[in-house]
Amino acid sequence: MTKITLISSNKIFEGYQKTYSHTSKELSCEMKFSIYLPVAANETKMPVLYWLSGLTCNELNFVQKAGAQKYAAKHGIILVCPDTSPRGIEIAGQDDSWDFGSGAGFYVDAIVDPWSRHYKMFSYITHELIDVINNNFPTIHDRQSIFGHSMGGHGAFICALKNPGLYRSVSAFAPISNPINCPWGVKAFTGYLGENKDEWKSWDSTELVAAYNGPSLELFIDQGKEDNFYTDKQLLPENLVEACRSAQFPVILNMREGYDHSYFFIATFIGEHIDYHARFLK
Ligand SMILES: N[C@@H](CCC(=O)N[C@@H](CS)C(=O)NCC(=O)O)C(=O)O
Repeated sequence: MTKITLISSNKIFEGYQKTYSHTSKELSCEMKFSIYLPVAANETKMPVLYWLSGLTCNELNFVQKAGAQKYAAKHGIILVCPDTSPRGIEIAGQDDSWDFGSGAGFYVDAIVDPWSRHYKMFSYITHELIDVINNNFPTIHDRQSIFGHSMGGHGAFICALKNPGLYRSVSAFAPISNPINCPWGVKAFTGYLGENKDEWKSWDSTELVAAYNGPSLELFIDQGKEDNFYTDKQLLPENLVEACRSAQFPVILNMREGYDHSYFFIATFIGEHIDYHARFLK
């Protein structure tokens, strides 16, 4: 069993918000994650909902700002939030910009040196972290879903689309929906995956929906209309919706008047997302 070390524990809505560290084999470094355990987890096994955060975040932004615990407590769902990149390692250039390297792992498995030695966030999230959580907490092993924000919204989509059946449902706030066609994605994919654009396509949800072959899945998206990254064409949700329509892949895109990219937007609609996932997890 993977050894995990408790870092903090705070009571909230009768349950506990905790953070832990553990040694990741996939990432070859020490990683932290946060976990919300509703009070009933003392007596009964529960489904798990994974949250993937966006650029510059670590395991704490979501648990401190989204207000998700209240809804997880109501539904009896364990919430898990990992960090957004490997940490505590030495790679030249990793801290030079906020949209690449530390805090910006993009949930892909890097194949380009020197990133490929540590930056395997896709394998970490979809294999190792699930094992760590299932081996240490009272989870129902085949009941898990995934959601996220921005880089993490897209991360949630690729985790679900590339692993049919692993997650019962998937949703996103302001996802970077078509990374191969926006500046953030081009920068990250060039750095982590190299120049081969066919390789890029296998990590882009707008490309992946047409090839999906698995249990029925729907992409559930919320997007603020006043999100500066949306108006700057970093997010491109319409491209993903168009690809879904062509592939007859179920998708819901809620455009929200006046909301921006921040956790104020996420906190407003987090209850609707957790209600949505609860329908599939029960
Ligand atoms: N650092 C960027 C903003 C990055 C940003 O908006 N990050 C989002 C995810 S893409 C976030 O969740 N930030 C952390 C927070 O709001 O707590 C800037 O200054 O423009």
